[in-house]
Amino acid sequence: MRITAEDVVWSAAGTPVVRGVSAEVAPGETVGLLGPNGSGKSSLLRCLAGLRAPDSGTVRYDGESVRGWDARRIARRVAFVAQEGGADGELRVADVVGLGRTPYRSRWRGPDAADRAVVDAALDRVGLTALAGRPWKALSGGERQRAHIARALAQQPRALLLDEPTNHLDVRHRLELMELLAGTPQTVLVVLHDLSLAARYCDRLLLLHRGRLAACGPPADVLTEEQLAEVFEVDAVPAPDALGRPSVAYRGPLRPAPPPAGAPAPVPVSRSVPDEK
Ligand SMILES: Nc1ncnc2c1ncn2[C@@H]1O[C@H](COP(=O)(O)OP(=O)(O)OP(=O)(O)O)[C@@H](O)[C@H]1O
Repeated sequence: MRITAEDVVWSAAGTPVVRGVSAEVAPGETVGLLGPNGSGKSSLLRCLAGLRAPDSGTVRYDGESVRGWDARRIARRVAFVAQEGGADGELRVADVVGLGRTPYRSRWRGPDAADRAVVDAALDRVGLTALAGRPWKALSGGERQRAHIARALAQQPRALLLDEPTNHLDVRHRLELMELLAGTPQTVLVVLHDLSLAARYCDRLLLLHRGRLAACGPPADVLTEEQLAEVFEVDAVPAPDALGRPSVAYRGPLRPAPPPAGAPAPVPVSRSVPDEK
């Protein structure tokens, strides 16, 4: 499914957060959504997932505006995985994953054999089959994360939108998830903070800076030394890793430029002598 943002604007409490973003994710593409903390990634992702109505601009699925669509219609197209998804502590893992079938069920019908088969397949894809009967509250953070991804897969969407899905995962599960996302036929838009992971697994990257699209394109075109300095404020270079795969090497955070010679000395932040009362 093709997801299109046309000049999307979204504000929180009167402050613009997403400032006129136009971008497209093509059917089957795996696209990384990058940017520093607070740059508007989650807010844009929620607009694209139909969870927030933009103040202005249009979100389209396969060319059709989603404005006014109900949750069920959207959930048959798009599955959203939040940064910290919750669930009722009394549920079992398979029940949480089974919530992904909700858009296909009437209110009066429980899960049938076909639903259970989809849930089993989703649990298998994230390696959680052995934990299917375990209480939700007994899971570790990484296991919950994988269960939420299984819930999204059980939704059988045409597109997966994921907000930092790797943040609780150990190295192996992180790599497994990225392979799953890169290999799935569905359209994927995924927020990532690990630039090397994004460079390696994503077809294209969208780079947000202060709510605007600073760059978009193949990883090598987006993760340039200049963009890394300008947007992320780091001294870094795109450099293949030891196995020759795309990666980013960091020298460190960028330091503010030293004041020119003759400039007044900076005011000290702390005082050694307490203020007189
Ligand atoms: N509902 C809200 N009310 C007030 N401010 C909000 C709201 N949602 C987002 N913001 C603000 O908008 C800015 C962008 O937030 P957003 O969560 O979209 O950023 P992000 O790029 O996903 O950040 P991070 O990498 O830290 O998760 C932040 O300054 C945030 O505090």
